[in-house]
Amino acid sequence: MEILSVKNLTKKYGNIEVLKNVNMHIQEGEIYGLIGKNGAGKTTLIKTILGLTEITDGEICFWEKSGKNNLRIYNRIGASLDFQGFYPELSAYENLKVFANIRGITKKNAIDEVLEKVGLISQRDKKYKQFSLGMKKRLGLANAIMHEPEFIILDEPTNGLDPIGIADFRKYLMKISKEEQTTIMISSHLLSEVSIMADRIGILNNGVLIVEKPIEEIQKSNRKYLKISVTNVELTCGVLEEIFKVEDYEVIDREQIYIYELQMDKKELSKELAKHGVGIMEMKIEEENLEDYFRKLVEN
Ligand SMILES: Nc1ncnc2c1ncn2[C@@H]1O[C@H](COP(=O)(O)OP(=O)(O)OP(=O)(O)O)[C@@H](O)[C@H]1O
Repeated sequence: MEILSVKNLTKKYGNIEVLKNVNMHIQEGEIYGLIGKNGAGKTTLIKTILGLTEITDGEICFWEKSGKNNLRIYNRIGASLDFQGFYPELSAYENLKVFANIRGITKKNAIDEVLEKVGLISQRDKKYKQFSLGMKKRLGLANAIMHEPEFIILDEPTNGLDPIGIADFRKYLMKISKEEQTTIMISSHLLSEVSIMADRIGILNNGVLIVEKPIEEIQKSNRKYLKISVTNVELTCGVLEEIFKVEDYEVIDREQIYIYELQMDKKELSKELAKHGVGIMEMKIEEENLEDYFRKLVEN
């Protein structure tokens, strides 16, 4: 079943179109990674999905029904955004209690259980204003999952977490996705983070969803290449084209070149570059990853 369908969604702030005709589909039980550079529109898309900002045009459906005037669906969804609305003077426990009351959560120990799950039980009575960024993120996650929602939406959830926190968090999300069939949408600019977890990804660029694909499909299309880091990129390009007749290569930055024609003799290339006074810092075969895929898409 399709848990979320975003249809021809457009969002304008004033005259500026921040989301342009977005069509997005999330299936039950999957982890969907929404990736995009800063300012691509990820937070705005999440806010429109959650009804926190009005849409200019289009439609949003949950569980194959229009989300409009359907307030009941919000109890089936949990979300964590940067702005959480927590009270600075209240403790972690007291803040969650406020939201538990709003949601009508009656389960005994629900708050302590969720604080335990996100690793905050030892900070239970600390005031929110004394929390670090990572602790605030964990509390946001706790608030998103406390009522055991079927669909969780997380905006940049690992921003501010330390590496162990990120790993724990990922493990937890993968666990609930597998064991409880919870559907998860996670936005990030950390592609490596998303590629480990997500079943499918959507790439948002300048307000346009330019790709929506299963992660395997993207991984399958990844090519191998010879990565070289050199002291002079211009001279290296000349050597590649004129001596080795290489056409399929890419200059990545002032030092790195990716060569996709792998039949080339590496020893000969090293010799030729040395002859031209070009130093080689690195030369190795690599495989494209999600970063490369993303870079190519958004740079074109
Ligand atoms: N309330 C607002 N009024 C006007 N413009 C806004 C508003 N909120 C966001 N924008 C603009 O919309 C665009 C998309 O912003 P958004 O925060 O959705 O991007 P993002 O992909 O989440 O970025 P980041 O990764 O930096 O959080 C940006 O150009 C931003 O300046």
